[in-house]
Amino acid sequence: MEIGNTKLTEISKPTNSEAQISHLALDIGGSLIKLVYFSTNSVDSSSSSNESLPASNGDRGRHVLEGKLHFAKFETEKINDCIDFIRSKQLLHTGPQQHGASGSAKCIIKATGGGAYKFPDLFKEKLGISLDKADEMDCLVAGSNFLLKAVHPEAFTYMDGQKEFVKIDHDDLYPYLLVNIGSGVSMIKVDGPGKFERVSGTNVGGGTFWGLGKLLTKCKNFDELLELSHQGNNRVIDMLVGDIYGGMDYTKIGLISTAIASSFSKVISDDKELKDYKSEDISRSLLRMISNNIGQISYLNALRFGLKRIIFAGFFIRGHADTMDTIAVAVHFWSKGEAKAMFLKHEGFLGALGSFMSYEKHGFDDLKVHQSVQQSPAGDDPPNGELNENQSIDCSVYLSQ
Ligand SMILES: Nc1ncnc2c1ncn2[C@@H]1O[C@H](COP(=O)(O)OP(=O)(O)OP(=O)(O)O)[C@@H](O)[C@H]1O
Ligand SMILES: CC(C)(CO)[C@@H](O)C(=O)NCCC(=O)O
Repeated sequence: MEIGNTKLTEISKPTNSEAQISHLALDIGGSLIKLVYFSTNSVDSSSSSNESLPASNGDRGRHVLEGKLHFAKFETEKINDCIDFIRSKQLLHTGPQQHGASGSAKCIIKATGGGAYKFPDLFKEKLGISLDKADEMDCLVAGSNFLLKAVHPEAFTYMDGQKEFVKIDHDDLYPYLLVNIGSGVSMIKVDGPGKFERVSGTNVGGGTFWGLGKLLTKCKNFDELLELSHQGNNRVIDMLVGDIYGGMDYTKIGLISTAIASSFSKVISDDKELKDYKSEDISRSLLRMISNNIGQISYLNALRFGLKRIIFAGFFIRGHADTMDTIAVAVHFWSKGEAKAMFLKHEGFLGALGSFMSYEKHGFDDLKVHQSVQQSPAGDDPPNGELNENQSIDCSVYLSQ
């Protein structure tokens, strides 16, 4: 299936059996830098010589590259690690170059996110590359549409600890609400390929969870904070409906006794200091507060536009059970089961994928990407049951002659 048209210059043929790496694209966010790049082992002169590819009529006579899309991420504050990675992987050696120019031509890399505006000089100075800016919202939507249409298994629902992959009917994809939870949160109504509107957002997002968590606990990194929340008990910190109603439900307005009436409010009446609270409990309360709030605002925006499907993405989620559960429950509760929360395996790479696909608009030769994609290895999750968002994607890139 053809998802996007990408224009890049042709890639030089591999001189040995090593994977050729090319087509690097970046998403430089407020918290994390995301990279997507393509690697291939084989460069054929035409699709007719590559029997493993679907030979539709339109594909005849085109160069075909079979390979993988790879994913990597770095903390934005450690941008030099990212630069070293690009250098060490030689990600620029076979990258796109200016049309018609020689090998010494300017190297241009597609980049989205605020860092494409903030760091162009650093990339120029350290790697000699120019960043070609792609709009962040365009990229998020392109990446989301690509994943939803071309990759399976990718989208899933999460309820009562159960993950259920969903195969999306291409004719029934739009409209949907895309909620990207990065440092901040963007809510985008998607009506079709390239047809969308950013309808809302909130500054209470993933950066808020990590920022407050860092202040209130001794955690040194995000994953540690997230992991701690697993072992925590939010009832120590949060005021529940039952705390207010003497252990009873408030049935008339649909609130059970264990529902959170007010996040963090129990600490007001406790005669305790911060050091007396366990980091685990603080982390759990914080995670639930942020996730619940985002779930609720998302539902309200879905309601505004009559959208039944809400896709949650961004690296705040991290395939984390409590996060997904809280968001899914919030959407289910507020919509009375009418709206559905869905999550994505490659949740944090939408912008970078969109950036990768945006080469078509500013490219040179007519290179088309046919993302006839499977997971690698074939759809299996890692044995520990964790979702591996870094999993590479097999795909085929077609270059017009
Ligand atoms: N290793 C990590 N370090 C820091 N934050 C992390 C890490 N892993 C996950 N996160 C979470 O992911 C969030 C960033 O997500 P994402 O990369 O999607 O957004 P971003 O592009 O950096 O932000 P924005 O789009 O707002 O500029 C962080 O705010 C934090 O909640
Ligand atoms: C500013 C961006 C778009 C940068 O990615 C993101 O952090 C965001 O959507 N923040 C929320 C801003 C708001 O709508 O209040």
